[in-house]
Amino acid sequence: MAMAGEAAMVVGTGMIGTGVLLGAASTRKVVLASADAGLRGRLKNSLAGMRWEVYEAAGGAEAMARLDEVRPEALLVDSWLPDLEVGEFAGQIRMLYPAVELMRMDGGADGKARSPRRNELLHALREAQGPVANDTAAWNAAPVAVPVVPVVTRIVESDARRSPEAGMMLPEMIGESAAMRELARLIRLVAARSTTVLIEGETGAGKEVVAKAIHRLSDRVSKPFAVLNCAAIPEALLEAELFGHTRGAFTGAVQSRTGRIEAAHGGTLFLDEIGEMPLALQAKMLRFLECGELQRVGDNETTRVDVRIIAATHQPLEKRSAEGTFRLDLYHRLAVFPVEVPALRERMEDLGLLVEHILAKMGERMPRKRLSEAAMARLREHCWPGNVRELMHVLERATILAGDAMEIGAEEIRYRRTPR
Ligand SMILES: Nc1ncnc2c1ncn2[C@@H]1O[C@H](COP(=O)(O)OP(=O)(O)OP(=O)(O)O)[C@@H](O)[C@H]1O
Repeated sequence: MAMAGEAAMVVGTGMIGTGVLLGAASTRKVVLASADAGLRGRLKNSLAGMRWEVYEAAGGAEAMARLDEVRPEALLVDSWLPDLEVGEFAGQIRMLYPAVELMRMDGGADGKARSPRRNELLHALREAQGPVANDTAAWNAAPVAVPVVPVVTRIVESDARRSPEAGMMLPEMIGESAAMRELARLIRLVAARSTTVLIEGETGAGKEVVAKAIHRLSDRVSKPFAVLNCAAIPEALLEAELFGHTRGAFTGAVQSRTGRIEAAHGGTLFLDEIGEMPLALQAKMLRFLECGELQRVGDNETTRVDVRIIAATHQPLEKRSAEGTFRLDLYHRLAVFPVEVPALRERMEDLGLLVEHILAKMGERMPRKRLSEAAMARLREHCWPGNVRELMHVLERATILAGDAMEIGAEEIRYRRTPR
């Protein structure tokens, strides 16, 4: 394994693309993460000439999988990735693979900026480049990956250090309150593993949003994200729905069927309202969680399935266990990594951002309206028992009630429950 700085030295003493064979006697492995296949191809050629064994990845999740597989000395990341924010991604890599040399490369062959940092990078690179920096023709003609690696590395490392601790928000999870930042930090920490997660929180607070974020940040992102609401399926059918069944397993089972667990193979299964799962089925679920094997209803064979389980509940499961309605062993197995989604009334400082986000989303379907100060004040007075979902409904109703007016007034903000 390369020492920190060693890979930087090997690549950094020359320019990638010159074809110069540098110091390393034996082949080293590098993962190239970029959505740009052309860029990957060009870099691959250059690096191969420098005795690097190159593994390509079209995005962040794929790069994670490659890292696990090949254990490379270095990871070269584009300044933009289609599935993950590069700063977050760098943070994950730093945490999970501290020995891997992390480098960020610059824009594409078309010279278009890919991130706001491009100019900053170019400036730093020109500074560090020495003679080439003063030769505009050489600079312009140089291959895309001219970057001198130590400079690039330093920039990525400062991103990485900032990322997990600072609790940067996730794109679909609106909110910048301390509680939401902490939640985002926990999500980033657990996403890369296959750990079972138990999400607790009131109805409409965003438990499914959190489950999706975990899936999206994991290396399972290209595999299914399946959802099963345990409260929405009649008890008698839930077992077959989860585990599948064979033909003739019960009256009406005219053909065999794959269950939701199997259908999510390789991906994530989100079990909403897990507290509603019948006790008998809880035992079967626990067996699956412990050995990763399942038995379809009516089948004697077992099947091995690789699924990450994320469960959610709005009920305190520990209390339910004490009452005997939820198995304590299953509770402990699910709650390996518990996260709590804060209720909206506990993070009212996020209200403005959420309103903006919801109005902007609604603006994609109908003319976008704005909220008067009085309407906003009325929203602030409410206690939001239905959380973000209730806010969405209130704003949708208000938009309709406002008719042709572009501004929503306080009188259009109406609740179905009594405000506090
Ligand atoms: N932080 C958030 N940012 C943006 N949208 C959110 C956020 N939290 C929740 N929402 C939106 O609010 C709605 C309800 O969220 P979600 O379904 O995740 O809640 P839940 O806690 O799973 O609800 P339930 O307990 O009823 O299943 C969804 O439309 C979701 O997109």
